[in-house]
Amino acid sequence: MPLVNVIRGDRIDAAPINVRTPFIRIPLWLALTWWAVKALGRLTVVLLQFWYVTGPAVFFGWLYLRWGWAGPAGFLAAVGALSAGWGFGHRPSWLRFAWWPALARYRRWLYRRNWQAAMVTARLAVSFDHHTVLPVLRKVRCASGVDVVAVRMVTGQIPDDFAKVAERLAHTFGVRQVKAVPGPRPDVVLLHLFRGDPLAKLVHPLPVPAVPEFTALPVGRQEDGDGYGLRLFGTQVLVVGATGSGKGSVIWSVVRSLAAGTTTGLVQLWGLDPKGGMELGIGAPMFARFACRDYGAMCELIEDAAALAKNRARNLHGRTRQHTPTPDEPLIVLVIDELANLTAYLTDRQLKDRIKAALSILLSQGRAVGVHVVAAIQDPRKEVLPFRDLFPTRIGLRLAEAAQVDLVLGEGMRDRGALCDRIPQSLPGVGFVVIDGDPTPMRVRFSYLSDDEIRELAQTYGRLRVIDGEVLDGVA
Ligand SMILES: Nc1ncnc2c1ncn2[C@@H]1O[C@H](COP(=O)(O)OP(=O)(O)OP(=O)(O)O)[C@@H](O)[C@H]1O
Repeated sequence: MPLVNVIRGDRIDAAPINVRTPFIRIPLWLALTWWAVKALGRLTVVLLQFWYVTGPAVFFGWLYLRWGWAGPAGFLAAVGALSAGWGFGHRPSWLRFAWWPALARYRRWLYRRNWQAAMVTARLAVSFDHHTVLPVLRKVRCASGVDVVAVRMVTGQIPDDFAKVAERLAHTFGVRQVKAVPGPRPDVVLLHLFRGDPLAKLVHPLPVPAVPEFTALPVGRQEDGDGYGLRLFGTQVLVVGATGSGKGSVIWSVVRSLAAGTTTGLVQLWGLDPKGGMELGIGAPMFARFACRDYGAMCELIEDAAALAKNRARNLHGRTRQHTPTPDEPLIVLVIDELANLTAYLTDRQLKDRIKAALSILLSQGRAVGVHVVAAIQDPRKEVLPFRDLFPTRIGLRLAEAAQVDLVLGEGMRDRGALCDRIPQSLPGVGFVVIDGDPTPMRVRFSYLSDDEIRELAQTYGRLRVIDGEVLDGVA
């Protein structure tokens, strides 16, 4: 017998009351019945869960048993005819309630098939506690040319993680482009998968609004096929693009959308075209003030606008935070075709410094008091873009290099989908609009005005008064 016993584990002390659990003998028929009921219950749950398969299967089975093959075939023919009638009769409601939901269900199934592989290869699958955790594919919504996939992110992920691998996802799912946008809840990201390209076709000049809507000027079409409204109130607009990228079309789309306002006196356009009038020259009568050759006149024009902005700011101080345009105090829009000519390439140092000083005042103080700038620039290098941060709205058209995109539009914008360097030469006028505070760039095609259309616009709405400092009285 050992001297000392060593036993590991907790000691269970004797309880004051001891209960012996009763032993029930179940007959075999009862056990079998119980298993059968359980199996039936599970089957019912599965049948209900996959109702979209079982429901039609039962229905078609019943039709077949009742009428033979004529039953299901007749039913399908009737549904087809009804759907075609509905589609031709009222297309919007047919698309909304029949076609898009049916397509969304099919696409969801399609995406689910590749989902795991897509998430793992894009490194969006997370390893945690010896498990692989995938983002969850929630809903799919279809619209013209785009599928919007709602994805519940894994804890710790952010929409930018998806934005960074957007290109990879686009190849995996076989779509043109993927854009990741924060969803309605913090844990949801919306992946926009673009299939067709509604911007492939030229956008013709849009109707001129009788009263300009300064918060949404109709200037082109956006990537989902809807019209795009550019906000001018409270902002300054910078357009950057390589030569031939369509900067002119942005400028003329904006001018056209404001044209009726110039006639009623609600808007005054001031034009600066340092390239000698090459771009703005044909529509010069649209501008209340216009300068294209004399740099001194251009400087004066900018200084006048800056002085006006300062004046208005002083008068409006304490009264309102946003100026409302009236014929007495119209909205002034300075349209500058090649900003770098004034801020970087000008050899007269004194003039350049004056222009830079006035521009800084104008850009920082003008937007709240109705003095706006729409400036185009071709060279996106930092040294010619000292004012970038003073433009809350930036439009990037085709650019030569990927590195230029963030330089022009802001940090991280290329990852978020602003692929300006991928815009083909065959798509002039296509660009990405970025607005300060909005993390998602919007792909837009601006309307194109031919020279004749610009001339016609100028003839209809033009009111030129001052050109290069010289006062020309009367209507053009
Ligand atoms: N929105 C548009 N839609 C279709 N084609 C366009 C559009 N904008 C421009 N184009 C075509 O591209 C050509 C070049 O456009 P535009 O002169 O406006 O470019 P840009 O960027 O101003 O070039 P540059 O810096 O050389 O003046 C135009 O002649 C026209 O044929």
